[in-house]
Amino acid sequence: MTDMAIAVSGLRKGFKDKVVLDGIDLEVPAGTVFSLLGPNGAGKTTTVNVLTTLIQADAGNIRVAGHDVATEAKAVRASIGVTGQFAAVDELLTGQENLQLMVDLTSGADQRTVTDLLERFDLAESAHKPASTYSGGMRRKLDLAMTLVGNPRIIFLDEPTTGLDPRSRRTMWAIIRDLVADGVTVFLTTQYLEEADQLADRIAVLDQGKLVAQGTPEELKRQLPGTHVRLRFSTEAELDEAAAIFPDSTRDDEALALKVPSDGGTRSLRAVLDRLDEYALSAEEFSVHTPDLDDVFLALTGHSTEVVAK
Ligand SMILES: Nc1ncnc2c1ncn2[C@@H]1O[C@H](COP(=O)(O)OP(=O)(O)OP(=O)(O)O)[C@@H](O)[C@H]1O
Repeated sequence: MTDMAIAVSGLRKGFKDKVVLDGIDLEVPAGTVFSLLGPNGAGKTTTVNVLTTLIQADAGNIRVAGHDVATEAKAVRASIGVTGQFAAVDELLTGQENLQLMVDLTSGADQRTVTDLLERFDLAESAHKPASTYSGGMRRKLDLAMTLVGNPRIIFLDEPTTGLDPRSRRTMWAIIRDLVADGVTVFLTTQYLEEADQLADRIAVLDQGKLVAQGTPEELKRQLPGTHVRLRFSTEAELDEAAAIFPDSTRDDEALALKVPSDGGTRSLRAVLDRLDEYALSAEEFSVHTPDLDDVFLALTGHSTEVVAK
């Protein structure tokens, strides 16, 4: 068998009478990225908190880095790094001071780590400014840099890019890919299908305390409706005509809309527009739709993410 960095079976956790995790089983091979995908309130943070020994499970066999989280919490903590949604960064300290503090608190961490990490995360220029002046993206980077001080082999990233702009999100993805190239195991929670798709070797979808699907991004996406163009018309007659010229399309009579399968590229978009022109049809609205978390939920559970959210 492959070396498992994380192995969980029968994990249960509730708060008072509310069941949050209702029997979770998962395995993460060392050196891979595992993504737990779910909407707000699905139980992602609770899972991370159990795996990182911050809270105790009610039941289950949970091993991280080969150690039992219930009986060997100290050994687990020594092998992991955790970056939470609420960054551990001290706003009053500079980036350099935050990292220095982490080095001082971590046995075996050497002094060079601070400069190395500041450079690696492109924070050297702002190293002497207080963290309160950092952008959201810089703060997340500093938080992740602090996590790496002890050189952990397993890293938990709880929604590392929530609230970041697309550019900072991409920078974060590049950093995560570098970590994986170094052989680090990453357990990542996210609300973004695209993020899980970009980074993960395996994805598990969490819905109402249970994992409703697990697989590679390709396996999951195969179960989803694909990318399509949505055309909305102003009359039913136009919708009828359009439906006739796009035989693969599906129609939504109530919205007077038509979904035409497409890869979303410029060439196929132009082909759709040309075809409309050819028949002297014009759409009131034209939008490209790529599958997102809501589509995953609808396809896998028959309900949207709203039902899960608090
Ligand atoms: N300490 C607690 N006491 C009571 N209920 C809690 C506690 N921690 C979490 N919960 C509840 O457990 C559920 C799952 O919360 P959790 O934070 O794990 O979800 P999440 O998937 O991480 O969502 P988010 O994306 O909002 O962080 C929520 O309904 C939350 O209210």
